[in-house]
Amino acid sequence: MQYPGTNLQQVFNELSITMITDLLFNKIPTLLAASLLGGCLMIFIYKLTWKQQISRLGKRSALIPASFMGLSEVYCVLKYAKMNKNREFWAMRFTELQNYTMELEMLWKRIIFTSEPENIKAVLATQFNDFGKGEVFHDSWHEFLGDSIFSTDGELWKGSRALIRPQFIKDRVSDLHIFENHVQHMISLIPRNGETVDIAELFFRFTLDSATDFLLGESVNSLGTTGEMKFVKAFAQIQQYQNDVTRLGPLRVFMPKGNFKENIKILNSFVEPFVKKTLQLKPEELLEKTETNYNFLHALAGFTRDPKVLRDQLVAVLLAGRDTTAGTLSWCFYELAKRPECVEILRQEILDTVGPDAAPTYAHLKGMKYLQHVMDETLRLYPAVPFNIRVALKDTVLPTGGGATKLEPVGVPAGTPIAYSALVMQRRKDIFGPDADEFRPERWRNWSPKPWTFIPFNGGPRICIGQQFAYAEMAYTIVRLFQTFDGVQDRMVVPQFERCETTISPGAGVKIALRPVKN
Ligand code: HEM
Repeated sequence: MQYPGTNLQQVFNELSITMITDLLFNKIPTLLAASLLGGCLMIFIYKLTWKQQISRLGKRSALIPASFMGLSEVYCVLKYAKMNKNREFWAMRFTELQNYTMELEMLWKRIIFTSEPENIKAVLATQFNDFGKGEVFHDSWHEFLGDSIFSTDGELWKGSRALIRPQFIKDRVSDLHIFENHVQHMISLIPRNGETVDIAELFFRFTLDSATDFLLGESVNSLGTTGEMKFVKAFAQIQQYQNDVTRLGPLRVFMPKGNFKENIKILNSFVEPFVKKTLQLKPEELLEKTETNYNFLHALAGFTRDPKVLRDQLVAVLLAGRDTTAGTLSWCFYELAKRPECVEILRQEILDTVGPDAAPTYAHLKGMKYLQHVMDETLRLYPAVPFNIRVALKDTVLPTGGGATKLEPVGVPAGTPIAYSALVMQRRKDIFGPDADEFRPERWRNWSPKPWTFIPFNGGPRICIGQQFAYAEMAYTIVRLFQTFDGVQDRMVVPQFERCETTISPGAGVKIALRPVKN
């Protein structure tokens, strides 16, 4: 006997099977094909529009040949980045195209790459108002950097710059005692018996300790801690994530967030208690503390009581000031270990100027020419921010690199990202000569680079605020180290490589042995 319900059930079953089959084999493919076609059509129309816009404004630069709507090139970028060969990749493309300005069409976007001094100067200085960090950068870095000096443009940026600038005036920068304790702590950890040490690891800890001391009035004392600190690990992972996001461009939406949110929580729970404690102080208490025992947070809180502003600026300056100096010091010792004759000249200058054990003054540091050449040569070969990006805020041009002559202005419609590389430019043989890849501090003796060919601190209105602070910190550290040690031995056993995140650091560490001075 058959129940009417069973029939109905069967009908339903068959119906849903028919529907699913229809959906799977007819509707979904049709829908997919339609959206793909629609997407391609939109990209085609979009491209046509901006191609017209470009030709109204100027010429095109060298086009990077790429298939699958530019995705083949994204694959190459990621492949070379994974092999830590970002510089080589850019240099290879510039050479292939015989133009230091080139462009890629990717999906509906056009991205320009340049290592041409004239164009970099336009982006950073002469056409400053035409370019900025842009909304995409601001939004994709917002959870990390908020509305800080690093991630904003226009009035917001101006406000941040005005707030932070006074903290880096000469009087403050020349106050070197903030480095002394941390340098001595680091020196005490260096073996005296010829054992190998990874000096890069020590430099990263040292700059973290002095940066947190300067910014918060309390050092995290990473030099006194064994193993990796939770906050340090989170900070590094956040930077890596943010960097990948920038590299992926419009494909960033597909990037998994991993433990990014968790890391942001760790970072905030490190910084926020300091902000809270500072805001509990009355304005007169703050003023007194700033005068007697300066720290950046107290000084800033004298201008704003907004906890979010304080948090954002602190994180930005920590990012700007820590890895940059640590990376530069690391590369400096990596190169010095291969040039004992440079160490000898440098040490002699230190002994002649400061003596064997006195603490160097600001005037001492400024007076040592060879020391300055060593730091500049390091920054030429390894500019701390190797790759950078700006976006056109309005329709504009780049002054050169376009058309058949490669000298005509390049049309740049609003919204076009411009990636530029100080690293690639500062290794150009046509600018720095056939020995451009070599570490030769002597080259600076009777020579100075042409304007806009040496820009480790950027240039124009957004030039690094911490430049003098960074030189003072690095010079102080180098002097103190060479008063204690008189020789550096290269102990690298694996090949070195350039790890390029936001900053450039020696990926294999810097394994050396330091020879203590005999008393
Ligand atoms: C070797 C050391 C350093 C190098 C090579 C360096 C380089 C740079 C570069 C290239 C920029 C421009 C980034 C951009 O606009 O996209 C920059 C910005 C900045 N740097 Fe440095 N930096 C160093 C150390 C420091 C230190 C020690 C501090 C502070 C303690 C600092 C604070 C800043 C700030 C606040 C900005 C943002 C400026 C703005 O956007 O107006 N930097 N730095």
